[in-house]
Amino acid sequence: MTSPATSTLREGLSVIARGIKGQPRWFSLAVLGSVIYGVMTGMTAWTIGWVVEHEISPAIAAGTVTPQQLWTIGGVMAIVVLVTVIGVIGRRLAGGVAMFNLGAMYRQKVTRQYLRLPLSWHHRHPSGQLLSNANADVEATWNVFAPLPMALGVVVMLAFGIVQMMFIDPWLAVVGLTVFPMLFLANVAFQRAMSPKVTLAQQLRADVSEVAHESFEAALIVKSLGREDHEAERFREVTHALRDANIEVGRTRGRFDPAIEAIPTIGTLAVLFVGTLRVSSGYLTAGQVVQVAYLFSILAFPVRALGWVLAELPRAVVGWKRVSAVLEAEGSMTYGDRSLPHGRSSRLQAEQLAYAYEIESESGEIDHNPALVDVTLDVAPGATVAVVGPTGSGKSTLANLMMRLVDPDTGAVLVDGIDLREVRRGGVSEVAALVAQQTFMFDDSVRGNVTLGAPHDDEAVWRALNVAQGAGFVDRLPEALDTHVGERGASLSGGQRQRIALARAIIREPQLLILDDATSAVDPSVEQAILSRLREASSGTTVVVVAYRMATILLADEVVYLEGGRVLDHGTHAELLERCAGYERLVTAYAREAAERAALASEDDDIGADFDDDYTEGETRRDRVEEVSR
Ligand SMILES: Nc1ncnc2c1ncn2[C@@H]1O[C@H](COP(=O)(O)OP(=O)(O)OP(=O)(O)O)[C@@H](O)[C@H]1O
Repeated sequence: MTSPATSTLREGLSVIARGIKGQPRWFSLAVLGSVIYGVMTGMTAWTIGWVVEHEISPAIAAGTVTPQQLWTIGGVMAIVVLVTVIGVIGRRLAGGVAMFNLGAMYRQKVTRQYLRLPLSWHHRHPSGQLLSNANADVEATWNVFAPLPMALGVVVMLAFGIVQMMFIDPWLAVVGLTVFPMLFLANVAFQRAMSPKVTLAQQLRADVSEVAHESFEAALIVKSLGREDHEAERFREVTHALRDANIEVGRTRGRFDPAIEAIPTIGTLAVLFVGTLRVSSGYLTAGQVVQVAYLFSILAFPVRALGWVLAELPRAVVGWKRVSAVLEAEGSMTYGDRSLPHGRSSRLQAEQLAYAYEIESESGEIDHNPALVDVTLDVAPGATVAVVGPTGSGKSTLANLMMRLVDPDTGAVLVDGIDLREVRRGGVSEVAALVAQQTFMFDDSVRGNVTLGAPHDDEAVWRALNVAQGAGFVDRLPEALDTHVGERGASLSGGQRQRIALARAIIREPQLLILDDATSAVDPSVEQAILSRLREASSGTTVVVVAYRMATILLADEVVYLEGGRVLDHGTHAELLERCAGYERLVTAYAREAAERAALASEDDDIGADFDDDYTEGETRRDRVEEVSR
């Protein structure tokens, strides 16, 4: 059985090997610099011994020093120092580049993988943890590359030093061969003691990031519900736990540091003791003893680099485990090589779909929450279908399945007869677009938010905004299309954001457009205008709209009524109203809400034109319907 420390060492070495493979050139340069430094450190000791022996001692004996002696001493020492400096600069520069390149490379790999992984994987991983994986964990993994070149140089330095000692005197070499292994063992003990403490601190660092992220995300709720103290307390608890863990790491370091620092000094004393005896018995000269004593004193500091590497290893291993968990996550998405037909209306079919969300309990057990059961539907090319159902009935889940953001547990989604799982990567989003319930705005201009970097000209952007009923308000923005919308579109109202998100989908001219409550924050009349313009502008587009308003439902050719994840009925609005009690109850509530809004609007005519078509932030139509139906 291998002990945890041994396996940390083994795993740490494999992390190092991976890093070297990732940055072979810079790493080799850094090691070369370090070897130069190591050799030169030994050379410095040898040179000092040589200078004492051949220049200083004769000068002392003669009682005078010649200019030539001074030039020799100065020149030799200058060359040694210069080459050492070149070694140090090479090691630090190349080592730093290797470390930062690895950080950048793996941050990119992790974030690319986030984009690749299916939504079902994201459902199970909090965003704070993802931030920590891409940031702190990547950093923790590659930090070991800071002391690593130096440590490798130290190995050369030690070998060089021991060989020098052997040439000078076997007894002094014995001192070296006792002291340096002792130093190494002390470092191993240090690493063993540090490993669990560093692991805990790294985990807590991720926890702090998770709690902080959640608190910032929920800032509006926290403030509006007066939960600042509670949130501050939650944050205080994790930060204090991290502080305690870091103090413990420091304490352990503090306990080992004096011992590790003292060992070479004790070595120097031993050299002086043994050396003096050897000089007095005539086996050694004073210069040789000075050379070995100096060797010990200059090795004392760099030898610590071995300890730094060993101390960083547990952190690197923990960081790498967390990073590789992301990189190796498979998710359930596999892709085929088929393309969906272009240039015509798409037919959309769902065949006996079932989907259950996986919920991970605190204890790590996976539970299943069925969201869709045996859902079958067929949307004719160019048709508009409204999906209607109470809260939690599975409408958004169905929308996600139609875009292949998740795969069904059983059954299939087909576009033009092709199972979406057989379509190549990126093939679905070439013909289909989803406008989701929650709109996301990039911290970019309106234009950038509509085109998302695709090469559309301004005319196309305005056309799309026009259909989405957003051209008017964008035109009134200070810099129109060039106006920056701020982080997450903070400078826009909820309805304005939704219209930009709609334009974003429309500009791509999708053959299949899925609107998941995409107009919840705009006024019903604006919503109606959007949907009618959409039908005019893209008559060939097949539209699936998750609908909450009578007016929207009436625009659809067919209605699918979902309840408890099942299709309870489908047909025209009139047919469903006639025969489906649940549907009738729901749409009556919608109608009542619409009437109430109309009454409110007529009472309150003087609300500014720019704002009268939007609900307030955080309030959606559904909140109101729920209130009405209660
Ligand atoms: N990420 C998730 N993890 C676990 N369960 C989920 C998740 N998202 C949704 N669910 C569950 O799946 C079911 C269907 O949710 P879904 O969001 O599809 O319903 P919906 O009809 O769109 O609801 P709403 O009208 O409120 O948006 C609900 O019971 C919900 O609790």
